[in-house]
Amino acid sequence: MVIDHMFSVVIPASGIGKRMQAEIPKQYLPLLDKSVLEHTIGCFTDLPFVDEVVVVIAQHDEMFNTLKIANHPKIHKVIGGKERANSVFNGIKYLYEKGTQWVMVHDAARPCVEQDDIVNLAQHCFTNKQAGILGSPVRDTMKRAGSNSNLIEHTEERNGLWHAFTPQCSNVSQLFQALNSQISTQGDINPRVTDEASALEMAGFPVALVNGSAKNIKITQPEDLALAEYYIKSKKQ
Ligand SMILES: Nc1ccn([C@@H]2O[C@H](COP(=O)(O)OP(=O)(O)OP(=O)(O)O)[C@@H](O)[C@H]2O)c(=O)n1
Ligand SMILES: C[C@](O)(CO)[C@H](O)COP(=O)(O)O
Repeated sequence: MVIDHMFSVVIPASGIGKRMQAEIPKQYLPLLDKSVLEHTIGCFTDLPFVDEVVVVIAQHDEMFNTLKIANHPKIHKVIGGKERANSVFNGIKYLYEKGTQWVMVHDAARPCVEQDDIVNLAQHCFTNKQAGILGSPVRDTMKRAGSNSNLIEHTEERNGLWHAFTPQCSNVSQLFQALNSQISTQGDINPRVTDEASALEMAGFPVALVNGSAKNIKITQPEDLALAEYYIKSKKQ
């Protein structure tokens, strides 16, 4: 099915990458021929149904403007916030105020996303006029640890348990409303809002799970970079 509606994209890229233990924020680490962030942005800029890519960068980020892709005509910069959800909200607020209808939010730290999966997600959300996220059913047995202990409290029911990836796709005004209701007047976000879907769920909006490649890893710890290199090399050209 042709996607005859335009989507904007918000790329939260304001983090410091503590868990990566690197000298620079992980979105700027080299990944083969360019930075992690350039790979990620490049997954979206050449899609015909993407009209704008809002890159949410940290207040004092001096690296983004050194990237060639910074001058891409589809790119618009917004300043991020304290937590990921604050950064996403700042991007969504910009789109809400300009009347954008549909958005996909995708972590800067997920450069291995397959374009086929992005298209599949957009088609699902456009066809069903419904929010949706890329994800993958868990493969391992999942255990719940006891509080302040590494002893197993119980084994989680695995059926129906999914890893949530990004992009996470939604109607802009629904996501604006959902995130806004989770931010205090002081600007603090509900810590349970670790992705866009959790805010949408709390607001009562339905969100679909759309099966995507498990290669769509989030670069979080040092060992993830080598895996990302392998996946980027194995991407469909
Ligand atoms: N205040 C923040 C925190 C995170 N992010 C972005 O959200 C994505 C996913 O977050 P995460 O993997 O947690 O990145 P960091 O917060 O940078 O990692 P860490 O928790 O290890 O510091 C990343 O692309 C990150 O740049 C953001 O835009 N604004
Ligand atoms: C949005 C996300 O990537 C979905 O799995 C994840 O919640 C981000 O978590 P982080 O702790 O901010 O990396």
